[in-house]
Amino acid sequence: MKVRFTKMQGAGNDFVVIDATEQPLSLDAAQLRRLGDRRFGVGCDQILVIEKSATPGVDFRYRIFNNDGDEVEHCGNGARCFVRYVADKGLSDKRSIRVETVNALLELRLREDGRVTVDMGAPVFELARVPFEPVGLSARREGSLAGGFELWGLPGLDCEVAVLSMGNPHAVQRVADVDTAPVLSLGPRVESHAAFPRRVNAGFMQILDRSHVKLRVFERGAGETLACGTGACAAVVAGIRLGWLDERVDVQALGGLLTIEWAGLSQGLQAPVLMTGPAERVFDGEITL
Ligand SMILES: N[C@H](CCC[C@H](N)C(=O)O)C(=O)O
Repeated sequence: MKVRFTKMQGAGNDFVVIDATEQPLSLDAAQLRRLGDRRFGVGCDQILVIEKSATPGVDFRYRIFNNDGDEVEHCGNGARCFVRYVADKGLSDKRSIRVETVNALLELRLREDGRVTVDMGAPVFELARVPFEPVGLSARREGSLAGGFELWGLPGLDCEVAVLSMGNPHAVQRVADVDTAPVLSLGPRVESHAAFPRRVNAGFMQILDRSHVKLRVFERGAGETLACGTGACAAVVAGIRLGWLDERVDVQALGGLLTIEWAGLSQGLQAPVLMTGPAERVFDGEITL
């Protein structure tokens, strides 16, 4: 099967984008892993498949697959690249696009300066919806917003994590220096910890001041990436709830800068998270799967 694709990246988090709006496409896990393979395939962190939406008032549906072949709920950098793709390919002339994923409805807006702002929806703190099963785990609360936020000790791992969902699961820990943080050794152990029945994205955040952080993320199903959009959202929301950050934060990832805004302090926990950042096309290609 010949598959045409566009390679894209957002702050170094890279994607194979496939337009399935004209003809449905079904890829099995082996084909998805081949697309993601940096030696035997194209190479990417995630594969994005764009489909027409059957829902009235919704422009598109887009499906997200980690390069291990698993389908996931949300991808922040991918959402920005999706908007850029739709605009560049002329799939829509709207400046604001409504798109549904497997479990969310997003409003995506293309800015004049070429960066893309995505309304990522409200964070989810209910542990069962992350999902997170803290059986036998202990927590301590920090911060004042809505009574503070739990930091959970993970037995066997020398870390305390803030747990929340941006549609996909995140465990964020504060570190003194991201450059020396044990991302590659501790990250996979957090990712597959038994308390996370669907695994988890493991974030490592260094706080520079109340509006600037550095972040590395060991992503569920993809390993460490150069940037993680939902991870940046989760880290900033956790930092605000824990009293460490203000409502607008620049997040320096290995691959670029993301700006995250969350009015949780002034508008309450249901405020949506806004993420702004780059989204660029790298090349078009075709592969036989
Ligand atoms: N690895 C993530 C999906 C991609 C998220 C990331 N690339 C982003 O930009 O949000 C997960 O399994 O939930």
